[in-house]
Amino acid sequence: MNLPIRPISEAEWPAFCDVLDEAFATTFHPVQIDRFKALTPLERTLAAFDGDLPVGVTAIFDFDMTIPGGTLLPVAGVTAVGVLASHRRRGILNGLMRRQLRDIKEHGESVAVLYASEAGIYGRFGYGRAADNVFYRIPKHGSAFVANAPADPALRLRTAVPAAAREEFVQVFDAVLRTRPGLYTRSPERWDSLLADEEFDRRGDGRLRCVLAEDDGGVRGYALFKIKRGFTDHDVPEGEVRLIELFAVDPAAYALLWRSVLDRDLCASVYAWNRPIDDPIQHLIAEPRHLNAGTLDELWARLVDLPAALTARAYAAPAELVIEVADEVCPWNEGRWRLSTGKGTCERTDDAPDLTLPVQYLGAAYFGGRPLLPYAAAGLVTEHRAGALRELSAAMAWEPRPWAGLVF
Ligand SMILES: CC(=O)SCCNC(=O)CCNC(=O)[C@H](O)C(C)(C)COP(=O)(O)OP(=O)(O)OC[C@H]1O[C@@H](n2cnc3c(N)ncnc32)[C@H](O)[C@@H]1OP(=O)(O)O
Repeated sequence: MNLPIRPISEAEWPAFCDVLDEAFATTFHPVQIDRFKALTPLERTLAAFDGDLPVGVTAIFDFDMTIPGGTLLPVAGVTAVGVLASHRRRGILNGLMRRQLRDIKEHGESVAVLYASEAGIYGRFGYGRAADNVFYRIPKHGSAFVANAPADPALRLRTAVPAAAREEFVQVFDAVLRTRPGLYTRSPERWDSLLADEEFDRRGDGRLRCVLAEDDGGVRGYALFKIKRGFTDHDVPEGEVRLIELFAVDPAAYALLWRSVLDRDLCASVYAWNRPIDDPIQHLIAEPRHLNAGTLDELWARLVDLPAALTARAYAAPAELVIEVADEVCPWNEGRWRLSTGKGTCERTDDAPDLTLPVQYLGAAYFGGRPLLPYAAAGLVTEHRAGALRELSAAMAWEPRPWAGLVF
């Protein structure tokens, strides 16, 4: 791939979007394009040009993401990756990814993250599957809670127009932001995008709705959802609540909000498609088989500056070991690193390694949600000292499990 790669100019924005429109086989509404533009720093875009024409593109959103220990770390949110069908499988993605990772390093972020359209694409570029999500379809008839589910008589529900309740959403979200690795800061433009509710975007699910849980002291949680209306041939209601997000600052508010969406009149089920893997609802439903749960990969993570990333996070258990890292895409990460969680250091060393592994497994474990022993069982990690992988895996594990919660 010998095509030049550079950030796009303002004038090239429409052509940049045309590549995405074509690559994702979608038809963007002009309003969606404007919303996306408001989120995208042009100087952090990249395009590969065939003559004057962008044929492969990508961009970065800047945000801070919670890492184990509750620190907010600046990360590069990689997005909008697309290559024209006419130019596919000629190495354009490869060129874009390598250039982008060098740019991220220069920009000073130690970690890059993304949501993948297909799970097979990004491992080769050093991204590891860092978080999984759960999806449920919970029938109302199977949604009874366990007898000891929390309840607080001081709580009440309030229906509101989402746009009018925005400040309350922000208040709740900011209160939970640092409690789970993977959650990331939301700019006003990202809230605009989440709360956008244009007719063309509804896909038969009706308008955006919300319910808030509050007491005399203020808001304690919210659920954002749509409702797909429906009736059987015999006029039995079978509408479905499509849960977009639900956050609460305490368990009683969380339980009440779930009850509110599960008990919705004229609805027979709740479909929730992006929930954390350790979502507490799994323990509130008395018959958990009725969750009809499935899992998918969620966040992918890549260590761009390995020592900076590994010293930024907290660890759940002590680890003192030499990790030999293979990283052909970011060669500055290659070699042996002595990680000392006790001293809070990660330094280059010539000492004999305890482990040898590819960088993507460190990315997978970085947010605390990926045990490392299965990689050894799969023959993908080499342990030179017995017990070293268990030591690293225990140190990197974290609860609650990571989840970014909002596709970017
Ligand atoms: C974060 C995001 O935005 S995710 C969105 C990703 N974009 C899409 O899914 C849109 C549709 N797809 C596309 O635009 C393109 O097919 C892309 C971007 C996925 C790939 O672009 P290409 O320029 O064809 O990839 P390129 O030729 O550089 O391939 C690099 C490597 O990735 C592999 N690869 C490419 N696409 C895929 C895929 N979909 N699944 C698995 N492997 C893939 C290639 O085989 C090649 O492997 P190799 O290095 O072992 O030979």
